[in-house]
Amino acid sequence: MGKQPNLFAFPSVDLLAPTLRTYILHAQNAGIQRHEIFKVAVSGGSLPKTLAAALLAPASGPDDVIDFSKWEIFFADERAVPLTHEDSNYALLKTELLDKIPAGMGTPTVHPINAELLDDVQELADQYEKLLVASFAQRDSVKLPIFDLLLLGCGPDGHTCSLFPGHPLLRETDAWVYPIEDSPKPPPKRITLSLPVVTHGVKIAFVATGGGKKEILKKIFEEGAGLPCALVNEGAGRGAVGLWTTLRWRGSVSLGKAACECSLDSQGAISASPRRLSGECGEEECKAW
Ligand SMILES: O=C(O)[C@H](O)[C@@H](O)[C@H](O)[C@H](O)COP(=O)(O)O
Repeated sequence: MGKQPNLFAFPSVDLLAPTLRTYILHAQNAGIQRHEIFKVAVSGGSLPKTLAAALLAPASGPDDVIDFSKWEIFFADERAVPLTHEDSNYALLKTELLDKIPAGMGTPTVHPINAELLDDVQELADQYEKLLVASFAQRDSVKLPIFDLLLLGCGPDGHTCSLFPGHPLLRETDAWVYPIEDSPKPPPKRITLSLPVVTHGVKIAFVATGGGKKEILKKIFEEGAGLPCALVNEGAGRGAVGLWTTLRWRGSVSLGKAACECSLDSQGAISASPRRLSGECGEEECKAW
């Protein structure tokens, strides 16, 4: 069984967005304090839309400032398609978030793949690694890049980035970025951060939306089962893994017998480790999750 992440579960993306924003804001401020920049890696899937809901909301006060001018955005994984292609994670992020950033919030530095190298995914991965080296220092002096935050999705099979269950890439540790040509999720050709890079982040968060994720999340955090998301959770050396989900954890007693340690905010959203949602506190909302 893996380490238990901090779980933040909400009935909807609208209710999830404000606390995800607060989490990202803390990571942003810590990054800026550390090195005057915020280095973040993002995945594709449903994440960009959820990020937009979290980040584009009006600031609630002077301390709630998302300063995109300090953001350096990398892709945790990317599909080997043109940057305008409907399968491109860059295109998705651009449409959902980047194009909607108001002028007053600053302009992030974004690092898409080199779309001239789509025919050679090894070269595509190597070039993306070089880009990381240029940003995170020379390869010789840094064993692994340290992202301030990795914002990851969680696939219905337990994959994350383009690291798929049972795939040999999960055992690769030499490079920072790998090509994959047989992704079970289309399109087949992609590049992905390696598992050691992902687990080396200062903060790592899975953002999993939709009721369809319930069974796989239980498997990831109850059994581990060598699933990529579980390997990230187990290997995360620096910071706790956060898990944002829109699941209702009905019947969640099966997640653990520990005394309930949930905390409910004013909107009825639950914060806890999954194993601590036992309902033993007697709170109706907790029992219902
Ligand atoms: O390019 C990709 O395919 C994504 O980076 C992938 O790893 C995604 O994050 C998960 O499949 C979850 O996707 P959903 O959020 O859409 O379920």
